Amino acid sequence: MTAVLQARHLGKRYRRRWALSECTFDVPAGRVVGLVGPNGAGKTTLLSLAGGLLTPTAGTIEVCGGRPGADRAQLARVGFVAQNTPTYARLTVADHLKLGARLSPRWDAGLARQRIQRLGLRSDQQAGSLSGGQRAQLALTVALAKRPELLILDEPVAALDPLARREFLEDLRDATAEQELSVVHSSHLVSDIERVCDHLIVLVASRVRLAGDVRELLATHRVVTAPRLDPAALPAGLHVVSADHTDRQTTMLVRSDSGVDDPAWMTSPVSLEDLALAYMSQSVPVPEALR
Ligand SMILES: Nc1ncnc2c1ncn2[C@@H]1O[C@H](COP(=O)(O)OP(=O)(O)OP(=O)(O)O)[C@@H](O)[C@H]1O
Repeated sequence: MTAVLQARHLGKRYRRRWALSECTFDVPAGRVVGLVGPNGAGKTTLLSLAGGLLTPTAGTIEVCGGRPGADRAQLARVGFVAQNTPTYARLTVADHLKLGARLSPRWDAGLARQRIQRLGLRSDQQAGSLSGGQRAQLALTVALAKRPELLILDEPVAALDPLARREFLEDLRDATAEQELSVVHSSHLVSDIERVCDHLIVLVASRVRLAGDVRELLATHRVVTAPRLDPAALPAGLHVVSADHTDRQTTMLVRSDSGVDDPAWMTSPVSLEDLALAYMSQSVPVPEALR
């Protein structure tokens, strides 16, 4: 497996507070990765470290085999769109494309032009007079046309209307299928993640609580409904992610690599959204062996 992103004991401290701590994970190349977590979990910090905008306080991070932002070649491999989708207010749409072309060795002018036309943006319009969603689309177009190996997007769809959001996510999926592109994007909209992502990272309180291939995660988690039982009395190898009890019944999300086969239990698959939300709201950290 070639990793496009590799973090080892990665940490970032702002003054006395750790925004990110002991993060160790790999992101395989060619994936669309969804990064989810509650407000303040450390998503922007992690993406900024990957984009080379911040340097780690502890541990290491490698992107496309090198240190983020180390040199021009490394910068060319990564497209980054920050949370506030930065554009230059005085520059026109066409100026942004010209600037992208000058700064990016693999610039795809055809892709940029087509996308701008499809979005209905006027080339002579200044970015400062575009709507928030249009500015986001412009920033995304520049990042995609750069033809990076890794595209890092910090809440790229937050400013887009639902239709534009769906189209953008489809663009992302097509781009990863057509070119050797990996994407890491953060979002609060877990349903969007469900639509396009094949890899998930859940970040909670500055730590990675869950990371893995979506298909594998869905295969190893089940919703179990059983007569009321004590989660502590469960067979070894079953990890309870969340549990709800009524007087007579217990409903749990469990993780097991070897299946759940008690005949007294009813089991059903879990959606990615419910899985992510269960880990996000979990107060007890998951044992390291299961992450
Ligand atoms: N420049 C900074 N100086 C001090 N603390 C910071 C700074 N940037 C972030 N933090 C703190 O680090 C923690 C993680 O912030 P971060 O922006 O990475 O979270 P996030 O998961 O992206 O949140 P959100 O979903 O709200 O955008 C927060 O507690 C935040 O207050």
